[in-house]
This record gives sequence, structure tokens and C-alpha cells, in this order.
Amino acid sequence: MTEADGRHGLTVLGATGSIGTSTLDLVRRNPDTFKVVALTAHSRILELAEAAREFNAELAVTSDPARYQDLKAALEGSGIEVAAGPEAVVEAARRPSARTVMAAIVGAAGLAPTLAAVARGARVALANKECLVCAGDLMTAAVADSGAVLLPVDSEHNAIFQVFDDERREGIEKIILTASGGPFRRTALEDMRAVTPEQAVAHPNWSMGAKISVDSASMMNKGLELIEAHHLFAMPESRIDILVHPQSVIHSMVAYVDGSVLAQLGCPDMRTPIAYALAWPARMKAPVERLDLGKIATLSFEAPDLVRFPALRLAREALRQGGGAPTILNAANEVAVAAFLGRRIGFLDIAAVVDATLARLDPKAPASIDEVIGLDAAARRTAEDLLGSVVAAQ
Ligand SMILES: NC(=O)C1=CN([C@@H]2O[C@H](COP(=O)(O)OP(=O)(O)OC[C@H]3O[C@@H](n4cnc5c(N)ncnc54)[C@H](OP(=O)(O)O)[C@@H]3O)[C@@H](O)[C@H]2O)C=CC1
Ligand SMILES: CC(=O)[C@@H](O)[C@H](O)COP(=O)(O)O
Ligand SMILES: [Mn+2]
Repeated sequence: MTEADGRHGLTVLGATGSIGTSTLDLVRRNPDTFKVVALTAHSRILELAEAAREFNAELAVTSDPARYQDLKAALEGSGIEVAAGPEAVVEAARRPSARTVMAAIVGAAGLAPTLAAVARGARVALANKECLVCAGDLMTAAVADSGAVLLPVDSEHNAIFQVFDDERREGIEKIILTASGGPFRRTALEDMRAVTPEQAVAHPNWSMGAKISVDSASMMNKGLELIEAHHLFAMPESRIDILVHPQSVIHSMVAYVDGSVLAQLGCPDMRTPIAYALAWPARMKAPVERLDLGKIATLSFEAPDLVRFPALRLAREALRQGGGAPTILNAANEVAVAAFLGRRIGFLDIAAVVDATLARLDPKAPASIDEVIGLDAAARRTAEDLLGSVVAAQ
């Protein structure tokens, strides 16, 4: 459970990313509490090596086998074990000395290592929402089988987790997920056609990786979070509302049958939900700006616009349809977002590619993780094939 030296063993998957570095910032401030076991990354080898040295990690892993020699050279003489490849990331997640695994890889690439942490019954601080979107039923079944504890890190789900009375579920009426509306909340549909990746990643409230920032701009992020909430809290789609709240101060709410609505509030800084997940069920200090509602003065709310943000509608329909539809939605979205960031398609083409991919494939429910991986791969191939035709049709 804990290290021989009494500290809480922690592995960070995706250590070089936005969530990974925020996690390590908290670890840096609490050296007597946490012991870093393994750190993983993909391409940012120097940052990975630097963090591994700073935190005296047992193991550093790059998921890219072609970067093994670079990582080995960067850690020469440190005594830190080095490994490479997707299977090595899974092995890192399996290391038993880490009581908690922070799952902060972006995309479905995080599925296998997150499942490995779940399978050994670890505490899994889950940032990687795509895991639950593409394999939610299988993941929650694996959690039930192994006795793993899933601690939501995504700010909305962490908020819900803090105010959701799981012991008295019959008292819960619905979940209200808040959404900032992203950088294009007030942009006309016609103008969205020409927005650039730089504009799309410029989130008004949060500093995040490129992929989730684009998802926030298209509101696919809220669609993914709808599916994530369905799996984390076993709530039907019909009892999960989405409400645009541009200030990102109320991170989400739970409405009860007696008319009470419980919310979690805070300044938008991921170190709050990360600290909650790392310290749970206790609390730890987080070096974040304190909320001053008097200074903010106004909190506003509006309904989401499903015409300008069709991704939200597609995600809700995929959740209603069930089976493999969310797996297809997620994989197609990953392909389309990468193509948008690479300037191969326009912003509005993202939802069009997802829609067309969903229309092409049989959404039969995957019965195993291998079937999820197969459906994910088929959806990626289909989405890649569709990139050209969707653009040509605009
Ligand atoms: N950022 C945020 O505030 C929030 C993020 N999340 C979720 O958390 C997850 C991480 O997001 P974020 O930190 O923003 O993303 P980043 O892009 O900042 O970081 C992603 C991390 O994953 C690694 N990675 C990328 N591709 C692969 C791969 N194929 N195999 C293994 N590792 C890989 C990256 O390595 P490298 O950089 O070395 O290439 C990096 O360490 C996402 O699922 C996101 O939706 C949820 C809520 C808030
Ligand atoms: C910080 C976090 O949890 C993000 O998922 C955030 O919610 C994105 O903001 P949007 O509400 O704009 O999607
Ligand atoms: Mn979120």
C-alpha cells in the first residue's frame, strides 16, 4: 500500500503533459508525502528525464520505442531504469509499489495502461476521459472485479464526486455538468469555418493540452464528459444536463429530489481536483488562487447551442445509441482533431468527420477490450478515409 519509507507511492502516466506537470507540482511541494515510482511520456524526452531525476523515480518510460536511446542517454548515470514502447507503459502502470496511478495520457492510447492499474486494484486518479468513453462498461466492470478505486480528476466529475451522495442515490434527481462554452461561445457559425488551431486552443479559462483544448472549442469535450459522467456515476443520459457557465467557477452540480442543488466551486486550476484525488479521502493544501466571489461579482448561465456545436448532439446520440457508438465517436474525434491541428481540415469538419464515421460503421457493442481496440482501429481508418471527402463536400 505505501512505500517502505512510509510515503505514498505514485506513478504518473503522461507526466510531461498539462495534468502530469500539475500533479508533479503538488508532489514537489509535498516531498515527505509522495514517492514517485514511475513516470511515462511519449515525445518530450528531455522533460521526462528531468522530472525522473528531480523526483528520483524508479522508472522512466517513453511509449515511443524510437525514443528509447534518447531517454537512455538523458538518464545515463542516474540509476533510473529506462524502458520504451506501449507494453512498457502498461508494465509501469502495473508496478505494485505505486498505491496511486495518475492516468493522464491523452486519448485512447491511455486505455491499456489505465486498465492495467485498475486490474491490480490500484487507486486510479482518472484524468483520461477517453478511456471511459471508448470502453466505459468494460472499465467499470474491471473496477468492480478488482476493487480498484476510481477517483475522477476531470474538474466536473471531481466536483460531482465531491457532492454526490452515493449511499443515498434515490435522493438524486440529476447531474448538471457545467461547460465554459470555449473560445467560440459567441462566434457565429459562418465564422467558425475559418478559425485556426491557435484560436481553438486559446481556452478562456483553463490552460490545457492541445487535444482537450480543441475538444472544448467544439464542445466535444462536454460530449465526452457526458459519457464519462454516465459511467462514473451510473446515471442515465436523460438525467445528465449540460449548462453553459462561462466563468468556470461552478465546476458542476448535483440536484436532489427535495429541490436542493449541491455544487463545488473554485478558481479554474486543475491542481484543486488533482489534490483532491491524491489526498482522498483526506484533503491536502493546493497552491491555487482562492475564490473571491465578491470580486467575480457575476456568475452567468445559458443553454448550449446544439446548432453551432453539433459535437455535443453527436455525443449525446452516441450515448443513447450505446454499444460501440461512443468508441467510434471517440476514435473519429481523435483523428479529426489531429487533422485540424495539422491544418488538414477546418474546424467545422471535426464534427462532420465524426458524424460520417458514425454513419459508416456498425456500432455493435464490443464484448472485450480486444474488440474495443479493433473497433477503435476501424473507426480511425474510416475517419482517415473520410477526411478528404468531408472537406470536399463543404
Ligand atoms: N489538461 C487539463 O486541464 C485536463 C485534462 N483532462 C484529460 O487529461 C488527459 C491529459 O490531458 P492533458 O494533460 O491536457 O494532455 P497533454 O497533451 O498536455 O499531455 C498528454 C500526455 O500524454 C502523453 N502521450 C501523448 N501521446 C501518447 C501516447 N500515444 N502514448 C502514451 N502517452 C502519450 C504525452 O507525452 P509527450 O508530451 O511526452 O508527448 C503527455 O505526457 C486527457 O485525456 C484530457 O482530456 C481532463 C481534464 C482537464
Ligand atoms: C478543466 C477541465 O476539466 C476541462 O475539461 C474543462 O472543463 C474544459 O472546459 P469546457 O467546459 O470549455 O469544456
Ligand atoms: Mn472537464
